This record gives sequence, structure tokens and C-alpha cells, in this order.
Amino acid sequence: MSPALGRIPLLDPAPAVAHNRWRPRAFSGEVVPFAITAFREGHDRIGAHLILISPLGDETTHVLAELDPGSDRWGTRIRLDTEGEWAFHFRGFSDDYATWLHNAQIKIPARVDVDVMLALGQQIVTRGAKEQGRPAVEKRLLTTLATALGNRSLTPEKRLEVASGERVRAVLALRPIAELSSVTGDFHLLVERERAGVGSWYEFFPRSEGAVRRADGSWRSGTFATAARRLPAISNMGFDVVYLPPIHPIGRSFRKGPNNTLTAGPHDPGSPWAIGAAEGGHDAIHPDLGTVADFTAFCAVAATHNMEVALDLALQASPDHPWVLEHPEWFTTLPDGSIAHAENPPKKYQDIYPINFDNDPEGIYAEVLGIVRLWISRGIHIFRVDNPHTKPVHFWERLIGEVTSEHPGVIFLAEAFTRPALLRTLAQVGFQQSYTYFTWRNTREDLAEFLTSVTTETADYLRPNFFVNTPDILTEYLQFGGRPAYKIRAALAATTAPTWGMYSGYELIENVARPGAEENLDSEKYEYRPRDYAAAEREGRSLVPYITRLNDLRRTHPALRQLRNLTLHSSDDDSILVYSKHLAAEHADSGQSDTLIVVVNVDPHNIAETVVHLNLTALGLAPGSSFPVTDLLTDATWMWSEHNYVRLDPEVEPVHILRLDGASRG
Ligand SMILES: O=P(O)(O)O[C@H]1O[C@H](CO)[C@@H](O[C@H]2O[C@H](CO)[C@@H](O)[C@H](O)[C@H]2O)[C@H](O)[C@H]1O
Repeated sequence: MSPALGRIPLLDPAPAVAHNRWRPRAFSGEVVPFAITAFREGHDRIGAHLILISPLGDETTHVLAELDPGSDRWGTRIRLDTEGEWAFHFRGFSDDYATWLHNAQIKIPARVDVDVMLALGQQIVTRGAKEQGRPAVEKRLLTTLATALGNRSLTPEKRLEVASGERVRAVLALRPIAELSSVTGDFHLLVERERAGVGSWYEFFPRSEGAVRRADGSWRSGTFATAARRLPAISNMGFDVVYLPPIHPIGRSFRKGPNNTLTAGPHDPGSPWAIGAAEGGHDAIHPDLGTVADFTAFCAVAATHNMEVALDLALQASPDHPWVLEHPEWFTTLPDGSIAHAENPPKKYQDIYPINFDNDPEGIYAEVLGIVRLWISRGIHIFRVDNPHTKPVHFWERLIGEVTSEHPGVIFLAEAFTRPALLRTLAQVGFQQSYTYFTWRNTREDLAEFLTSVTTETADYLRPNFFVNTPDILTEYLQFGGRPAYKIRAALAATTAPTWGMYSGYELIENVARPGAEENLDSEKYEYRPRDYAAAEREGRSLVPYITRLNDLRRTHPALRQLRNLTLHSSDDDSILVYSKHLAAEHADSGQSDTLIVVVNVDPHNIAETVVHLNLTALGLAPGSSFPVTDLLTDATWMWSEHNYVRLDPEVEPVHILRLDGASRG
């Protein structure tokens, strides 16, 4: 049974997750919308407040405004900086003064009940002035107002004017005169560190960096030391997180060969996700890459370049993993004594065994917890979790809960390419970030629907990480869209989500797929792949300058580091997607608002020429405004207003990223 309604009904508080089954979450610096549905019978005025208690115990009261006239939905947006658990509740109240003022402003000019209305106002204000707990300065203000309302030497209009003053309204907004009120129960919200929600990720295989092919066809693997030489370039592109596929020993049994073939040659290194060999399992480092000390040194170089290292957590085992011998009960043995390989239909992973989490839940949990703690002790605070959706959800709830209660800054990214309910529940139970369907949303219509969903519907718990490609995902859009497609997808990811990522090779427009597959031909998953980034840049083939510019804009424009501030606008052409990211002045460190309008031609093959229509209110502008804009990719400037002509040639620039430079009433 729900608790009885209070005198002022208060319903559907937000943020909330699954009817308060889990805590909503935000990241430090995030601007969070709070809202409640509040109303009362009849026509009298009400008001609503949000009461916030920070993790440090500081309590603040925030006045809510009705979000749309007549909607009964009241809200505000608050920027939350302090990490930790916040508490909040809502208060709804009869706004006796506002009700009186509203009636008085109708009746007094119409000469109806003039004396009664003024006496009523005097009565309400006098009551307010006597309220316990009201500061003395407010009491004086209200007493003065009561005297003015009863002052017959002033005209009724003059007395009404005094009563409508800004100062009185401001005082009564925060401490209303209210005979009736209701308060909700307490709700909680967890604010995690900024990187849980904001960052630019770069994935690369350390074994490829510095790998050398010998004359006999064998390879000298790249090492942590050679891979570290790549870190300055990654940092110069503006990335914050370097994500490494598994760095553990790789199994030899059923090792895969080039292009996902089932037989490996003597020089094939195998897939890094086939974890475990005689040299060790998830706690060990592949000897070709180096030692624990070499790994630590690699992380130290990353740190000097202001980047964190993220490791893969792939809970599976090659047939050569020590677990297979030591804990055969952790796997499902078939009647013929064999163990079935892993799958993520339709993909088959013949080189690994899946763990059966139901066989020894406590033993497996203890082992995984130990592994995570070990890597944390080696300096890792971000884990990209491989296929979390093939493991029990309550396992993750327990693991992430325990790890983050010991180490609140640890971040888990769910590689949950799965059904929506499972993907969302993984985020609800604690994953700080999630991969999404972004890579497969390419048309204007699909993108609009998808972006609306991730920035509103799921934003109380799911922080999307918009990877533009991965070693497993080279979409048809990228395969056939050429350089424009790569620019479009990078610009979309970098300007819609506060966290985005790319897998190396993207900047070189590596777009040739293995026939019949959605992944690169000669995939790095099964081979060494050293790349000549410098030559590509010299020859003008590289997207590094473009990517660097995108990350640079993300750094200098705080609006791009927010999730829930995206507004879609419209255009007359189906290929043109228009959106804006707006950060109000009160939420910006600089004290100045930050507004970007992004116009994307999502068709990489054709020029689009059309008119775009902006919702000026969402941009914080008055109707009829015109304003200068600067394209931050080309430095072009224009005067814009509600309706604007655009022409985007994908071969030249498929995207405008426009900074709103200031507005004047048109
Ligand atoms: O199943 P997903 O598409 O989400 O992909 C992730 O998990 C896969 C299994 O770990 C992993 O696949 C790669 O490693 C396998 C094991 O070595 C190998 O059999 C596959 O051929 C190879 O693609 C994939 O990379 C990872 O992102």
C-alpha cells in the first residue's frame, strides 16, 4: 500500500530509478533535473520546494517552478559537484499569498470587494510576519507591508503595487505563507567522480605498438615500453582514458588465426580475450608485454599525460587457463566430458570457455573480487567489462557494490550490446557507463529517437559511452561512407555524449571489412598491426587534426560535458540533424552561459541544402532574437535567427559546430 496522500499531493519524484528500486546517479559537475508532480483541488495557488542535503550535511532549499503552464509538474536543475550520497525530498504547500495576490490583481482594478481584499491581504501578511522561525528582517518587511495594505491614505492601486514588489515575492518564494503543506519521504542520489560521466576514450592494443616482423615471418611483439611511446600522441589528440584489451597470457589451445579462422599459424598471437595459459590467468601479464613493473611504468607515463588506463575485465577462460585445472567445477562439462566453448550468438568463441556462475557462486565471486582488487592495487580504477550480459546480473550488483564501497572512484563500463531491458538493468545495478546502440543509429530519425532516449529516459542511471568503432564493430556506414562518414560519426559522438571513444585505426579511416563481417579485414584481434600514423598525417590521410579539434572543443565548452542538456531542433531535409547543447550561466564555472548548435548532414554521400528551424527558448533566447554564430570547425561566422539556411557538403565539411556568440532582440 502506498502511503496516504498528503494535503498537497506530491507524486512521481525525479530523479528516480525503477520506482526507487535503485539509487539514481549523477557525476560530479552534472546538472541534474529535479521534478515532482504537485497540485491541489480547486484553483488556489500552490508552490513546491526541493530540499537537498549534500554528502557533507549542508541543507539547501530550492524553489521549483511549474515546468509548463498547467502541467502540475514542478522542477529545477541543480549542478551537483560534491561526490558522495546526497539526500533530497520535496515539499508542496498552499501559496496563500500568491492566491491572494492573484485574486486581488483581478478584483481591485475591477473595483470588486476592494476593502475585503485589502483586509484579507493584511491578515495573511500579518500571519506571515508572526511565523516562528522567520528571520527578523523578513518579519520587518512583512510588518511594513501589512501596515501599507491597511494605510487608507494610499490608493488601493498603490497598496496593491507595494504588495506586488519584487522583494516581497523573493522572500515569500523561499519562505512562503502556507497554511497547508505536505512533504515527501527522503530520496537518495549518488554523485560519482566526473570521469564516471565525462571523458574521451582511446582503445589500442599495446602489442601492436612497436611490433616488428622478422624476416622469417615471426614477430617481435610490442611491449608496454614501446606502447608507452604512443601515449603522448594519444594525449595530444585530447583523450583522457586509454583502454587496453586484455593484457594477460593468451591460450594456445584452439587459438584463432587471422580473420577469425580456427587454426592459428606458429606466429599468430591469438585473441587477447582468450585469457589464460601456463604463464597465468587474469592476475598475470602476458610475458611478451613485460612485467608488472613495466605495466606500472606504462600507467605512470599515461598519468604524466593526464590519462588514466582502463583494463578489460573479461570473465572467461582459454582451455589453458589455470582455472580449468584448478576449478573444473566453474565450467559446464558436457556428458562426453568436454566443455562447450563460449558464444554470443551468432558469434562463436571457440577459443574460450564460459564460466558457469551458478556452479560455485561464492568461489567464483571471491576469485573475481580478488582479481579486481589486485588490479586496483596496481593502480587501475577503470574496468571495461566484456560481455557483462552473459553473466548473472546480481553478480554485478554485488561486485560493483562491494568494490565501489571500498574504492568509490572505481568505474565499470558495461560492454552490454544486448536487449534493452538487460542493458538498462546492468546500468541500474551499478555500472557507471555503458556502451549503447549508438554505432547502429545513423539516420536522422533513428538518431533523434535514440538521443532523446539516452538524454532523458535513462539519464538518471545510464551514462552512455559513444564508441564510434571497436575491434568488433565496423558498421556499413563506416565501410561505405568514406572520410565524411568518419568525420560525421566522430562529431556526433563527441558533441552529443559527455563520454565518447574510438578504437585506434579510426583516425586512419581503416574501413575495409572482412567479407560478411562487421569488423576490419585482418583484424588486430588476431594479428599484430603496427601503424604508420606519422606518414598518414604527412600525406593528409589522417583525421588526427579533426579529432584533436573535437576533443579541444569538449574541453573548452562545458555544455559538451553534460548529458541532459540536449535539445533537438528541426530542418526541412531528412538528412540534416540539428541539436543544441546549452549550459545556463548559473551552472557554468565562468558564470557565462555556453551554447552550441550542431548541424549534421548524416548522409555522407550527398550535399544537403536546406533551412533549419531553432527552438529559441531552449537556447535561452527570446522569441525573435537574432545572434551571431561562429563555426568552431571552420571559423566562418553568420548572423542566425529562428530560421536559417544551411548547405553542408560532406566532402568539404559535413558538420557545423556553431557557437552562439551573443544575442540581440530582432
Ligand atoms: O561478444 P562481443 O561481441 O560483445 O565481443 C566481446 O567479447 C568477445 C569474447 O570475449 C571478444 O571476442 C574476441 O575474443 C574471443 C575470445 O578470444 C574470440 O573468439 C573472438 O573471435 C574475438 O572477436 C570481443 O572482441 C569482445 O569485444
